[in-house]
Amino acid sequence: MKAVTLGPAGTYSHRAARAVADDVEFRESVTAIVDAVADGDYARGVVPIENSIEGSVTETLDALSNREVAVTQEIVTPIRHALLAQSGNFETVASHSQALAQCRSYLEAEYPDVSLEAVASTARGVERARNDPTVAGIGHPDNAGDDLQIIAEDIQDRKSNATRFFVVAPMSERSDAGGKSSVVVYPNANYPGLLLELLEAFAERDINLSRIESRPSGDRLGDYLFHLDFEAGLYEDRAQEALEDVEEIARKGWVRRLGSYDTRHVLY
Ligand SMILES: O=C(O)C(=O)Cc1ccccc1
Repeated sequence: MKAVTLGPAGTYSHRAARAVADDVEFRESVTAIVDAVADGDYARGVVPIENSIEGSVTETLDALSNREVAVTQEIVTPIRHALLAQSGNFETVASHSQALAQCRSYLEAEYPDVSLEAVASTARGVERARNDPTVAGIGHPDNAGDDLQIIAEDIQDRKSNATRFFVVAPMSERSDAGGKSSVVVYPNANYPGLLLELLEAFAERDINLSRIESRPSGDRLGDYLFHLDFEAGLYEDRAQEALEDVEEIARKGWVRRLGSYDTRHVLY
């Protein structure tokens, strides 16, 4: 099976993607990955959705509400960052914005004078370090190869650092089977208690919500859509009933069922 994920080779997304496909190709943004799967160019895409330190990857949330794709699996993996450079003498640290944020306190304490450079991925930052002696990258230590030194390991601000990835597929692959489900709701309405009603649809049926995120609709200030993850499969009566209520609440807007899926833990 052919999968597409964030490149170049060596990203954390690549490590997660190897768990679902033998043949992995790359794009330089989450939006481009979701577009490639929605357009039918790949059977699977692997995108980061949230991190235990930094929270949601908003580009992923927005791509999932803008294009029609199914979520067929979630992958949870620990993230342990290393600082990689040609020598200890560098002026710039280049990495993915999430990695820079996950190591913010470490960088401020140890390298208060370096400048930070956000690039498309951790592997792109490591490549910058490989080509420029004044640049260090933050990424998985396996990226060091023969030409870079591992200056420091485990530099994330909390020892426990995990990222959750979604495996996305063309809409025809959407499944109702799985222990968790994700939906995006655009109520296109705004009145006191709207969100409470949405939450009650799940609470009344004893369905545990595992995440709720609001994102601006982009149409006008104060207008939101909601990303909901819950611990039930769409095949279950209680989930179908909850979503019927949600669809009624969002009758002026829309509800997108991304699908049901199970969790896979990938260690490396
Ligand atoms: O840039 C990468 O390696 C990615 O896959 C995105 C990312 C960045 C930081 C933590 C987890 C995933």
